[in-house]
Amino acid sequence: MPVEEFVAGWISGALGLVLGHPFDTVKVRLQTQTAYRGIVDCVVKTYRHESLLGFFKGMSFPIASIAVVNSVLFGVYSNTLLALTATSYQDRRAQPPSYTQVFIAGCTGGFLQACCLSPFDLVKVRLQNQTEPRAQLGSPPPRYRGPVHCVASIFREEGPRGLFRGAWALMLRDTPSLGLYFVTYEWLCRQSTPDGQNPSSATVLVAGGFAGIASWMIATPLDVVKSRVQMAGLKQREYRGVLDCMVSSARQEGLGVFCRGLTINSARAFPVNAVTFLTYEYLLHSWG
Ligand SMILES: C[N+](C)(C)CCCC[C@H](N)C(=O)O
Repeated sequence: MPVEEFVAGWISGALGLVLGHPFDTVKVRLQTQTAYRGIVDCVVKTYRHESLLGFFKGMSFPIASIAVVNSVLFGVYSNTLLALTATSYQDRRAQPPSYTQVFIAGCTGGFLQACCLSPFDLVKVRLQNQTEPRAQLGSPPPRYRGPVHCVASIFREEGPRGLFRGAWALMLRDTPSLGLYFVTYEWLCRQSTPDGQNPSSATVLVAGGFAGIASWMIATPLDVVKSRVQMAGLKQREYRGVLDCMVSSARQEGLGVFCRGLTINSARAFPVNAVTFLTYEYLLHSWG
């Protein structure tokens, strides 16, 4: 099994992640809290109360976990294509796989990455939602002191299964949307590249960026549900499951609730995924 794809997936994911984390914090807050009027209001308030550091809350775990998560996504994607088409990364431009094969490989990668991502994502969301400024004398300490303390507290208060809260919603969010992610990327690359040739860097950047946007567009409704189910263990509000969360969110706040975070997700998705794909292609090309 070729391992380069796993390593390239890790490095490219880490670069994309740091770039996108501030957008991600604003998104999570907009989706789960009612204190903000919109993106600008959330950015201003976060900056005023918590300084620039506020935007980077909850980043250490994703950085550590991206090694697993993005390498599983890209590694499984590429190895599934290898199993389906018997072509390795190097021959794929000459003998391109069909879009159905790309979709199946993307869904497989998406499903397995969601399994790995779930507990890390939960900790990220819980930490991002702590709006207290950095520890100050006299102010009450935040509930979680850091990622490790957060894991230990969830384990103690909500049991080992508590660490997988939101896992179903995450799998539903990521399986089809990552299938679409790779199909969009491949389609855009093929549109602007002569047959059999490698796409230019500019093409990879644009195709990667739009693949990210397309995939986040269809993922956002389930992203809202996922974030809410993940926060539910903390708040009084307990949902019976994914469907219950969908129905009660829609009843209370209208269907518009499923679009929360759409603008910011798309704004974040372009640079993050442009950089991810460019780094991935570049690394594999130079090792090839
Ligand atoms: C499937 N879903 C849309 C959730 C993510 C797709 C893109 C993955 C990328 N690491 C990113 O964070 O943008």
